[in-house]
Amino acid sequence: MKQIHVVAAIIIKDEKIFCTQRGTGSLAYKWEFPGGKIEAGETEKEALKREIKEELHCDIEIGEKVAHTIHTYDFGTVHLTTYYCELMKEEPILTEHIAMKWLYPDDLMSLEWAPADIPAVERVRA
Ligand SMILES: Nc1nc2c([nH]c(=O)n2[C@H]2C[C@H](O)[C@@H](COP(=O)(O)OP(=O)(O)OP(=O)(O)O)O2)c(=O)[nH]1
Repeated sequence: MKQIHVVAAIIIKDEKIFCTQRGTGSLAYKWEFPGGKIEAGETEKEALKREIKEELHCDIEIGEKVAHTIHTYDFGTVHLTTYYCELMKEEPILTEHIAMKWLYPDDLMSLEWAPADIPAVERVRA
């Protein structure tokens, strides 16, 4: 199985969580936390800042780690690490996702999440 190392941001503002929806392709239309694959030579945090800048055109401050999960899909095994983050100043602009929502933790399960994200979502709700 292909091993895919991914880092994603659980961005909090005014007690709400930023959620993004994937478009077509793998895990089509599932909701996820924005982020992406860690490149060779990058730390998790470097990768996360780069991905958020690329995908959402904003800078983040990275806080505590939320969860680390390993989930096997038909296309590979995803090792997903999530961190709590805050926006530095700009509001996120969608460039790759097809939708976004700011939800209170109690409402997160109303979305259809990428399966690898469920442990992180449960952690945030707890
Ligand atoms: N960014 C992100 N990816 C996630 C999450 N949960 C989850 O299973 N994934 C998977 C989807 C992708 O297979 C991989 C992240 O790669 P990516 O963000 O570069 O996604 P991508 O669409 O460019 O990758 P690909 O499917 O085109 O290869 O991890 C999540 O919360 N955030």
